[in-house]
Amino acid sequence: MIGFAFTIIPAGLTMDLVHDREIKARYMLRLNGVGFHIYFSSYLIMMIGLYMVSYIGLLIIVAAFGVKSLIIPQAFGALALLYFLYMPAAILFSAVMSYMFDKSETARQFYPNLVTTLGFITYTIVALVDMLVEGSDVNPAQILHIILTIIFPPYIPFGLMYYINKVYLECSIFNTCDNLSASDYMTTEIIVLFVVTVVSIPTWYLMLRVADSIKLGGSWQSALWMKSPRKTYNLDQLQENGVGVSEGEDDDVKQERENVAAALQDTSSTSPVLIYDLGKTYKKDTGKSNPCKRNKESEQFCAVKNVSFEVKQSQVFGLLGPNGAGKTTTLSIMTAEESASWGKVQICGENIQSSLSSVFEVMGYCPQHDALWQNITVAEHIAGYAEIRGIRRDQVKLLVDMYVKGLEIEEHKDKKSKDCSGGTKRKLSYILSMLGQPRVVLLDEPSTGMDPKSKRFLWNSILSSFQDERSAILTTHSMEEADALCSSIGILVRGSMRCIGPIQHLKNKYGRGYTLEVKVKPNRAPVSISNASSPSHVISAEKGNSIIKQVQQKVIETFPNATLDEQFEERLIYKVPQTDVMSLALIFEMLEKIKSDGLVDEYALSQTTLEQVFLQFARQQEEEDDKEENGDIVSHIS
Ligand SMILES: Nc1ncnc2c1ncn2[C@@H]1O[C@H](COP(=O)(O)OP(=O)(O)OP(=O)(O)O)[C@@H](O)[C@H]1O
Repeated sequence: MIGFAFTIIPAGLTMDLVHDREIKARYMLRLNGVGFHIYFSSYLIMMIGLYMVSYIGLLIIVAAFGVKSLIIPQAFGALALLYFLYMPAAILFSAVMSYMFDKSETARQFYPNLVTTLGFITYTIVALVDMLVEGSDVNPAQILHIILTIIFPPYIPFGLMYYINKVYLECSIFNTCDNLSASDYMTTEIIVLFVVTVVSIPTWYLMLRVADSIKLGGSWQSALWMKSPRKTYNLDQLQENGVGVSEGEDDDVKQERENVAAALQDTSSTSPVLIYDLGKTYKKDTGKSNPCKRNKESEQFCAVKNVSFEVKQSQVFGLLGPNGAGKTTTLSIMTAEESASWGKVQICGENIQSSLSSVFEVMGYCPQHDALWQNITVAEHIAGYAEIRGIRRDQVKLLVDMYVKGLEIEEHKDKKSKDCSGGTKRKLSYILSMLGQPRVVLLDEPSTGMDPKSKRFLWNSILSSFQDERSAILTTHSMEEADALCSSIGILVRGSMRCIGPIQHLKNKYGRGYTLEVKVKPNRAPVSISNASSPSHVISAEKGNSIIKQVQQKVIETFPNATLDEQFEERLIYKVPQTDVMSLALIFEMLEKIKSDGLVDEYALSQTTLEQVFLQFARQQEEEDDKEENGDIVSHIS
């Protein structure tokens, strides 16, 4: 029972750690400045507190129930001391084991049972082997005991119980001693337990550093303070390797890459964000191959390919694209949640690969999925993160009030996050990303699930927040939102940047200029049933046709390259290229003229919307996906 109790307590830690990673709170905390040591030492303190309560309780039970083999002072002392030393080793071991799980539910179901069962089974095996093969020269139970003590700490509480009892039993049953002294307990097995437990504390600590570093996109070398073999992302090397050159690439995308390369070389550049030829490959789940150009040997799927862009000061840059285009992956690389397969990310002059903590100091992140703790209230979340961000305590309350008022969530302030609506949670995630006024904020679909009024509040907040030297990258599926907030956008399709630039430039370039819709004046004489085929009706229809022809004539004279996109009865819809629209004043003059001449009833001239531009690129992704499914292409980029 005692062995079980001491094995199961640290197992609880595993679930909390897995949960933090599952809801991405671990990444959010790291981004807000909570490093490895602060994060794990706070857990360690909490767990030691819990462990101490159980530890003292169990020692009291052992003493109170007078378990003979354990209340001998030397045995009790050994038990108390070893279980005390075992505490940090067990907690660190559980923390390392937490990296075996991605889902807290799976960890909850399996880990405590697994660890206690294995602890008990290994103890039983050691005891059986010890009893059955006693007397031989080589003691296999002892070897097994040493191995298990080293590699499997949950065995330690069971192992100690067994060997303390063994000393007692040998003494009392076989009368090998009169009075048990401390030296009787100095058996090889018990000494091994003490030595290994002490040595395993730094060992499991290092293992935890390694596991954590690998999970967070780092290397095991950097966790052990060694020089990381991580690619240096030397710009010249990247260019020599032909990175960035894609056939049929858009001119603006090419130009942007060159601009970024120049800005990276320029030490006086003030660009808050420079992304150069970023690439990310994942192992492909399906049997089909989609080999990435840079990784020919393995079957890899390119989630982000050679993406380059620059975000300037006081700019909100829209990173758009259909589902699965690679937007979140790009942001995850910027927050070091994922490691880049190649490329370079520079935030406020700092390279993300080498100066992570400096980058995090200037960055805020509103992730796509709210990284919130279920049982913590809205106000507590804001206050907690504000303090982590180093905001003075006396200002925290003011800040909480300011934000909850500004985003109209005052009545939800004291609600636990699990009781909040999706929109309120998004607002809270947005608030957390803005705390401490970071210079670069990544907003991954911040308005998802918000009602139109809340959206406007959020938009106003975003617009007013990024007018100074601060900048943001926004991903959204709402073109209305992108149009309202972004000064410049880039559209990703299947991981590649397909177009980039100011919104108006893209509308002009990819949109078909303007859409002209005219409703020709109906010119039919009222027709009665009896004279439906009379000459007057024919004349009227001919007259109507001639009016349409006149209107068409006028339109073509004004817009020589316009194309009739649709005609329904008297309604004509033209696509007018940008080049034909030299002066809006002249166009409206012409349209007013044909209206006053009685040729048209009404007209509308509208610009191509961002949505229309986006849909063109979204269609590209659909077509390429279809082609890939049919096996026509194996990679969308040559
Ligand atoms: N950890 C991963 N392992 C394997 N593939 C992944 C992983 N993360 C993302 N992907 C794949 O990479 C591609 C890009 O995903 P990503 O989430 O970046 O797209 P997105 O543009 O953000 O999409 P959405 O608009 O739906 O959020 C997708 O095909 C996705 O399935």
